Amino acid sequence: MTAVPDTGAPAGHEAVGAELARYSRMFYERGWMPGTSGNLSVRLPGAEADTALITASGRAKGELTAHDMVAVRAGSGEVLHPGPLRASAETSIHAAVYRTTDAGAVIHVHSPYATVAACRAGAREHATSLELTRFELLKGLGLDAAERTEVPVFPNWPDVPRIAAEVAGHLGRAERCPPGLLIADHGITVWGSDLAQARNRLECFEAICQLLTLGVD
Ligand SMILES: CSCCC(=O)C(=O)COP(=O)(O)O
Ligand SMILES: [Zn+2]
Repeated sequence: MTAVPDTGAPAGHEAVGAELARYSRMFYERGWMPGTSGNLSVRLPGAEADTALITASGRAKGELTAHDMVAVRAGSGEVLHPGPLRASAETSIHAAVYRTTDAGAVIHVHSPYATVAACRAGAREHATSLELTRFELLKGLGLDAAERTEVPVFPNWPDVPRIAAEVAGHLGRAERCPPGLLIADHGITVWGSDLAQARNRLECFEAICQLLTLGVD
């Protein structure tokens, strides 16, 4: 795989990078990725599925282009073509999800209602969870509406790899996980087979968190 000069993105995958930039702009316009917040990644198709493209760190997320992406090893987050762009500071969390699930895409945003839920969950020192049941919207997460599920909430450790290790430990142990997690006082991370499924699931999580914020439980 050849890297495009001056970026860490592999040549031939501008379309994948452009798709990431399009999603990033969409979430920015919704107010779910204000400023430079949030990060997105997707596995490359076919034989290159061990590689993921992830948004570069610290960039205005409403203004990304196809060239603001960094190629990393999906399961470890190792940068494949070191260059001027830094991979997202939260790459290790994406890698933890890729390592322990069948995700093809991971989305992390600071959407308002999920962030309220993440702030209220009180996971300052220890992981906790947000119990969900009854909502029809659970079907949008691939769960039964009658099912009881627990969305894990992890402390927002300043050392991001520590968050990633806790995420990997949890997802590796848990039997039937919802496709998302909260980070206390921070935001939400959701995954799916591709960006479209991850976005649909994120919209359902956000709508559920809105109901909870409005006092429905
Ligand atoms: C300005 S938000 C602080 C960092 C963060 O939480 C985030 O989602 C963006 O980090 P990145 O390194 O991916 O730009
Ligand atoms: Zn964040």
